[in-house]
Amino acid sequence: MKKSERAHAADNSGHKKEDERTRGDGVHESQERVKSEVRDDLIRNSQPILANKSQMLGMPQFGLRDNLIKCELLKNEDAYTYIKNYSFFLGTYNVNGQNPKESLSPWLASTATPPDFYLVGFQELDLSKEAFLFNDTPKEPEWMLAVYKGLHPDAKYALVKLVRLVGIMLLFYVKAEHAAHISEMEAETVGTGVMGRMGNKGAVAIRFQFHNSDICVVNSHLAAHTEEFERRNQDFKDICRRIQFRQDDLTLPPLAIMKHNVVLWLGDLNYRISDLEVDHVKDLIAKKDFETLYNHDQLKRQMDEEVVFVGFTEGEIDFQPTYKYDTGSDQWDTSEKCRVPAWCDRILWRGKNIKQLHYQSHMTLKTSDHKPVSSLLEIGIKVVNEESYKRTFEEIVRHIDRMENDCIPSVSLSEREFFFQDVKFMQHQAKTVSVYNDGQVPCQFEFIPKLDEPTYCKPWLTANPAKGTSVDIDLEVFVNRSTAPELNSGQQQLEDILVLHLERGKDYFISVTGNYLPSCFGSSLSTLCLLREPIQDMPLETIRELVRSCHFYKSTAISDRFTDSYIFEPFHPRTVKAAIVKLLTISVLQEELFQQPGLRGEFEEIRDCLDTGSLDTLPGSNHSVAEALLLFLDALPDPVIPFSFYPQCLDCCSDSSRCRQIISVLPQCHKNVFNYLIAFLQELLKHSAHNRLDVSILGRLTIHIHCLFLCTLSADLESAGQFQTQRFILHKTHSVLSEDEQNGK
Ligand SMILES: O=P(O)(O)O[C@@H]1[C@H](O)[C@H](O)[C@@H](OP(=O)(O)O)[C@H](OP(=O)(O)O)[C@H]1O
Repeated sequence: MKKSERAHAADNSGHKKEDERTRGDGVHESQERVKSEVRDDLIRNSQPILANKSQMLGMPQFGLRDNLIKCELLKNEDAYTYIKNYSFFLGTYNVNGQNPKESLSPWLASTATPPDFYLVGFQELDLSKEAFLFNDTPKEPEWMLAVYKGLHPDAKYALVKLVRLVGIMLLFYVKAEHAAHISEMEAETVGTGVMGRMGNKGAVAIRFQFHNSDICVVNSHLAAHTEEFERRNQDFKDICRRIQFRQDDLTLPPLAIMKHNVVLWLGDLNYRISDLEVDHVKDLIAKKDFETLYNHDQLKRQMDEEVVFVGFTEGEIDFQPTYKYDTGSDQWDTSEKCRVPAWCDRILWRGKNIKQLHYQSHMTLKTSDHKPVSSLLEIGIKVVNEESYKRTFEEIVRHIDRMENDCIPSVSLSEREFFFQDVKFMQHQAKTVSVYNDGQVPCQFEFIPKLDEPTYCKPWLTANPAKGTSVDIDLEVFVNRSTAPELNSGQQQLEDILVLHLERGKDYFISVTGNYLPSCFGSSLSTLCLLREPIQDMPLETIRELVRSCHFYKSTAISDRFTDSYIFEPFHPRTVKAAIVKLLTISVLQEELFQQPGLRGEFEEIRDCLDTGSLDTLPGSNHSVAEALLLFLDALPDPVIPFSFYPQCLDCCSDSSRCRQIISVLPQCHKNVFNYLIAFLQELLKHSAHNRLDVSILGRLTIHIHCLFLCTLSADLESAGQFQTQRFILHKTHSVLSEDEQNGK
């Protein structure tokens, strides 16, 4: 093809997948037979073993952890692979646009035993302008058939890949039994010819995985002419830079030639013999002084200068130059060009465990102005030992598990079980749980609610702080008016489990239990009125039974049968009723009663005294007893005037007769307690000269003791009701007082 024709040629040499050809149509019947042997299907259907690293890397379903496993597997490849030698026959032949005219067996079947692989490269397969313009040539199947026929007769081979760019073609055959271990087959082409892009020069390349080794094979035809050695160097670099194989996992970057374990490079590299006259060269050849000649070989010189094929090895050349002959003969070029003989056709390799068994030219072939060259390489391939692989895999998984576990926050707790002894009403008890970070990473903890529970602990318990990093946590138990009723009645026990949750870590369970000493505080009036002994002398089961019976009688409206009159009976000093009355034994002469706080310690003594019936008179100051009275009323589960009566009370607060009527229909024990309270308030007013209480102070006091009516009403009702409550109490107190006055008391 003339250079003028090429100038207008389309760029058919791009770096495109479409440029590859694996032909199977429009060929001679015999060629069809060859096609039937083409074993691409074997490759496509082959199921690479699990240890195949590329396959593993390519599997998109792998997550982060799996990627880590894959990386570790790659790093530890030596632990589960062994090296097994396979023979690779590499051939290169510039056929000068000729048709196959003779058997290729002298070249391809020149080994004593059949090689495992054939990688056969051609250059100048077709020099026609059609081939150049359209990248299409009838010579492709012809040469493919010639190759197929020329392969070693003692083995059956499968064609794995054919890739061609204009006249540069590479055929990859493999012994059929190895096909199943080939995967990740890719091919690329790159033109470096006219305008640095056209396919008259350039390279075709394939890559594949065989067992656990990845292999890249390049067939290149570099720039011609003696003086163009630097251009050839540049072609080499361009090929290395521009050939990029796509990976199955598209998230991975494309693979360059040099990224492979093994790189095999063959072709018409076109490096010439320089600085010697043609006759001198021929003379040296005649004397078989290849050593002298080789010192003038441009490729050797360029490689020595490390400007090209860095890291590659070429075996010793002990055959005469393969270029340039008169076609059909072994005569040196007798044309007017009279080219200086050169080792244009070369085979090099890069990688470990590679040994060259032969490197030779094949002079008997006379089709072209070049002689074909072959190299038989014994290449150590990494093959997986299934047992070792399994072991390595398991070790890696264990190691990663350990690493993951180390990253899981972890703490140790000073104790997991806490028992609070003899918890009493309004008595604070605390114990400390120390949380120590014994993990490898900082951690955050938080107590979290158990399933279907709104808060992380029962209302009588708090953990402080409930969140943090590393700390002593106070577990505090405190039973107040809202939690006492259910504990007194045995409906609830001091039993809870705290779930200490570590962010990104596990949960720790802390058991909190205790025994609660039942108290008058937080018990219902109806239950208290049935108790014949101090509450703490009663077995819990009996109290529970009494509560149940109270509920039952309440529901059947006959509770008064059981509570009626008890409160005013002469009390045995140890009864609970006595306890209630005791609360009303405050000295009415005490100044600022209800206006000064009591002492916490005295309250506890008063509480114990009431709950155990241990003393006839209450200990502590009047102020402490007054406060105990308020706390007692405040803790009643159902106020003295029960909730159910509340709407009527608010209605009738300005009508004294209706107020009296309501009081008359209260359950008997509530009525009695109410009357006791009112009598007590009257008593206080009678001694107002001493205690300085008057009706308005008592009215204000009712704000504090509005619990008589409203202790558990919602806030809005409370605010609306306070004023009414006050009026009701004042009214009632007044009315009782005025009655008393009328009665001359
Ligand atoms: O692939 P292309 O671009 O056609 O390159 C030609 C090819 O390399 C021929 O082998 C070469 O002939 P020789 O082997 O005789 O050197 C010719 O040189 P030429 O142009 O000097 O004939 C080159 O132009």
